[in-house]
Amino acid sequence: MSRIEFDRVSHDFGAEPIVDGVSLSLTEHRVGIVGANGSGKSTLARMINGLVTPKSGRVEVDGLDVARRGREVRRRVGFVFTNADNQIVMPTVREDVAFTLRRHKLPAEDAAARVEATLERFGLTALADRPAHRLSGGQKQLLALASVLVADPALVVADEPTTLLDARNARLVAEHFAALEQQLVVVSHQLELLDDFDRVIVMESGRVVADDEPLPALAAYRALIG
Ligand SMILES: Nc1ncnc2c1ncn2[C@@H]1O[C@H](COP(=O)(O)OP(=O)(O)OP(=O)(O)O)[C@@H](O)[C@H]1O
Repeated sequence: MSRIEFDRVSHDFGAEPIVDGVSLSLTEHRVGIVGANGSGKSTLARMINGLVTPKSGRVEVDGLDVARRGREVRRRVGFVFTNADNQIVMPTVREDVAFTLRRHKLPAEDAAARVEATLERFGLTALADRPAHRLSGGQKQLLALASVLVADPALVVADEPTTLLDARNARLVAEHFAALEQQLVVVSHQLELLDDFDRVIVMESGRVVADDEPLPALAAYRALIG
């Protein structure tokens, strides 16, 4: 497993603090982050791969300071966004999965084999030559996941990956998450997605207000939001 360290991390976008003195050491296989709208979850998640650099404190992934060694960190961290449209960059499904590997300097045959195996794993083989932007919402989210996982990142961070999906597709994506061997950090409002996680962090106004196994942490969150 990887190790994510937040050491007295704070951030704001000008006015009030959005992340306020957070220290966490995340080593569990699957970690969920919950909290009300605007509580700072996405900002915290985005710090793990340097999409947001904290104004103070330090974030490390496997001992690498994200602010200084962003490129190495981003090779280790796969980030899945809420809206797969923001992540799909190539015209077809196959090209989009292959695009992730462009900087990996793999022999062309190895890269192609990896792409095909990943398409197969996510049930996308039959759609490989289709225009990526015309897939259904669920298929797009699977493509986004495939395009991240083809590079075999050490850890995966996902920001509300099932929010835009119907129940069936959300379940399908959740099943793929459950099967991941990598460390996984998921921000979600869909609390049942986190039921069998190893640890759940509850955020409120930029602070960690509960940090426990899912049952007690989610109970604390439900009590918090009434
Ligand atoms: N780039 C930005 N510039 C200005 N303000 C921002 C930026 N990103 C986030 N914010 C603000 O920071 C606050 C926290 O946002 P964040 O997305 O981290 O919360 P969240 O807990 O993930 O919320 P949600 O559940 O609604 O996604 C919000 O008020 C948001 O408007």
